[in-house]
Amino acid sequence: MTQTADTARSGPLTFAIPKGRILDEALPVMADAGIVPEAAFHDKLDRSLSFADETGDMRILRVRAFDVATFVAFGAAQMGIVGSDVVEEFDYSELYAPVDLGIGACRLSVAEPADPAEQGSGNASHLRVATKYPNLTSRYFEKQGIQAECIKLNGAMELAPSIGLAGRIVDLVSTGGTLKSNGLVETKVIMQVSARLIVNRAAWKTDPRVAALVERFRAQAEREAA
Ligand SMILES: Nc1ncnc2c1ncn2[C@@H]1O[C@H](COP(=O)(O)OP(=O)(O)OP(=O)(O)O)[C@@H](O)[C@H]1O
Ligand SMILES: O=P(O)(O)OC[C@H]1O[C@H](OP(=O)(O)OP(=O)(O)O)[C@H](O)[C@@H]1O
Repeated sequence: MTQTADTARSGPLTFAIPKGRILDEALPVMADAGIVPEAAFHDKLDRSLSFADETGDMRILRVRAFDVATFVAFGAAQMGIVGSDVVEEFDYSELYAPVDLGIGACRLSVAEPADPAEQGSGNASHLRVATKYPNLTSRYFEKQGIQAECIKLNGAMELAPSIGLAGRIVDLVSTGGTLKSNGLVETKVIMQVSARLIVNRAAWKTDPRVAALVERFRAQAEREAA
C-alpha cells in the first residue's frame, strides 16, 4: 500500500457510512468516486468498525445512520453518506450536504391506524406521536398549529398505535409494506428523502482532498441524473 503526501501530512481522510439500508447502494457510488473499502469490510464476521480503503489513504467508519451525521458535524469524520432525513433532523450548522446521491429514496410520513375504531379520539390540537424523528415531527405539527407530544423510539414505530403507546407515528415509508402489515395507513408526507454526501464545513474549506472528493461525487451524480 502506498500513501500520498497529503495522507502523510494530515493522516487518513475519514469517511463515515451507515451500516443499515443505504450501505448496499452507497458502495457502488463510493467506488465510482474512487473509495473502495479493504476486503475485511465485507467480512460479516469481522467486528471492526473502522477500515482502511484499498489505497490505505482513507479510513472508513461503519456506524449507525444518526451517528454518521454527528461524527461529521464534530469533525471526527471529514465526510460521509447519510439520508436527508438524518441531515434535517439534526440541522447541525457545521454539516453541509452538497450532493444528492440519488439513492436511498423514501419519504418521511405520518401514519395512523387504518381501522377508524382504533384511531384515538384525542384532542385535535394535542397529539401523541411515536417517532425516531422528534425534531422534524414537532416542527411539522407546529406548522399546522398542533402541539405534538413525541415519544422517541429507535425502531418498530409501527407497533405504537396497536399497543396504545401513541395514536400516530412518523416514520420512513418506501413500498408501504411495513405500514400495511401493521394495519396503518399513510396520511401525510412530511418530506421526500434521499441519501446525501455530507461534509464537515471546516474540513471542506481547509483540506483539498475533501474539496476534490466533493467534486468527484458531484460530477458522478450529475452524470447519473442526465
Ligand atoms: N424503507 C426505506 N427505503 C429506502 N431508504 C430507507 C428506508 N428506510 C430507511 N432508509 C434510509 O436509510 C437510512 C438508514 O436507515 P437504517 O434504519 O437502515 O439505518 P441504520 O444505520 O441501520 O440505523 P439504526 O441502526 O439506527 O436503525 C435512513 O436514514 C434513510 O435515509
Ligand atoms: O415502506 P417499506 O418499504 O415497508 O419501508 C419502511 C420501513 O423501512 C424502515 O425500516 P428498516 O427496514 O430500515 O428497519 P428499522 O426499523 O430497523 O430502521 C422504516 O423504519 C420502515 O419500518
